[in-house]
Formats: sequence, structure tokens, C-alpha cells
Amino acid sequence: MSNVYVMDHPLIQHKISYIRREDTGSKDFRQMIGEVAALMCYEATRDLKLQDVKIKTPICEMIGKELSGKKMAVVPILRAGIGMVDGILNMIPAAKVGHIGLYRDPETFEPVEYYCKLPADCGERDVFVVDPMLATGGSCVAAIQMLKDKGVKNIRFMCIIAAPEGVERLQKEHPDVDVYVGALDEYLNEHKYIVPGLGDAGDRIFGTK
Ligand SMILES: O=P(O)(O)OC[C@H]1O[C@H](OP(=O)(O)OP(=O)(O)O)[C@H](O)[C@@H]1O
Ligand SMILES: O=c1cc[nH]c(=O)[nH]1
Ligand SMILES: [Mg+2]
Repeated sequence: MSNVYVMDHPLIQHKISYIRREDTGSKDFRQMIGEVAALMCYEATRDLKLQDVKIKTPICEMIGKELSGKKMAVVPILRAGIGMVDGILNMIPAAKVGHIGLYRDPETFEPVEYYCKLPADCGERDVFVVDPMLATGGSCVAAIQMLKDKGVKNIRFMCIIAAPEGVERLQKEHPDVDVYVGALDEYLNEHKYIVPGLGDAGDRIFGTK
């Protein structure tokens, strides 16, 4: 079974409360989503492997450390996932970026695929799938399956707010995928929105409602 890490860092909690507020406008919402993503990326990369490297400072030679693992890619689930990309690239500038377009059908709540463009070598990369919201889990389960179908083996999923129902489904359908959650909320309402949540993340990032 995969691991689920719920963030307890005070800065992350503080910023999530700010974006939850209904009176936070798109400009601040977008900025905070990026900041939370960067902080979560910092927490979610604690286990990256290091190797020794010989370097020379202006003073002397020394053995330093450098990342030794596989190359990485970040894959946002469109649209809302786009809001997390820059924050993660600030931490991992060499990561490549793939895009998976899914929207949730408002009647059936099932994900509908409309776009997929991934780095050609994504099968050789460790992939972070990112989306601010994990509600029923349908979207992230579908996105992760699309990546596995392209040969990606090491996948992590990062979201800012999750419902327990979605986490359970994701763990059941992809037990090999570790999950990084900014805040674990209470339940889904009759429209499958997360309660208390923050509303529709995509609309709030892009100002479309
Ligand atoms: O876990 P689920 O029940 O699948 O719901 C979560 C999905 O819903 C939202 O996307 P939405 O369909 O609103 O698309 P958008 O990002 O274009 O707004 C959200 O960003 C997730 O992708
Ligand atoms: O609460 C929710 C559920 C799905 N998508 C969102 O943007 N918010
Ligand atoms: Mg949306």
C-alpha cells in the first residue's frame, strides 16, 4: 500500500487557509497556489538520493553532495494543475513538463480526456503528477493510468486539498503511488465538491467564474 503524507508545516497550513477564504481574489489565489506547491515539493523530495561529488570552493577541495537519482518530470492535470507547475520548477528547474487535459463531467463526475502531451523520455523519468484538488479521485486515477500506459514506473501524486474518499480510491487503484496532501478535508458534498475545500480551483486560478 502506498504512503499518504499530510503536510504539517506551519507555512503550508497558513497559506492553505488563505486560499480557502472566499474573499481571496484570483491574483493572490494563483500566487499562493504556487507558493504552497513549492513548499510541498520541498517536503516531498526529502527522500531523493544523493551521491558524493568532488568540488573545489574558493578555499579548498571538498566532497559535496549532488542528486543522483533519475531525471524528473512534472505533469499537471489541466487546468488547475498548471497553477502548481512554476512553484515546483522553482525547486527542480531541470524537470521536464508534460500536460494531461481532463475535466470532470458535471453530471457523471467522471473524468473526460481532452489532451495529452508528455516528454518523449517520460518512461525514464520519475514523475510528479500535480492537481490542487483530489475529490472523487477519478481524475488523478485516470491521469496516472495514462502515464503507466506510456511506461512511467515511478509516480508520485501531489495535491493541495484532498477528500478522504479520493485518497482511498487512489490508494486502491494505484497502490504503488505515494500521495502528498496539503490538507485532508472532511467529505464530498452532493456535487462532489470537497467540504470545506476551497471551491473550484481551476475557476479561482483563472478567474473564469
Ligand atoms: O477527483 P475528481 O472528482 O476527479 O475531481 C478533481 C478534479 O476536478 C477539478 O478539475 P475540473 O474538472 O474542475 O477541471 P479544471 O481544472 O479545468 O477546472 C480538479 O482540478 C481535479 O482535476
Ligand atoms: O472541491 C472541488 C472538487 C473538484 N474540483 C475542484 O476544483 N474542487
Ligand atoms: Mg475546475
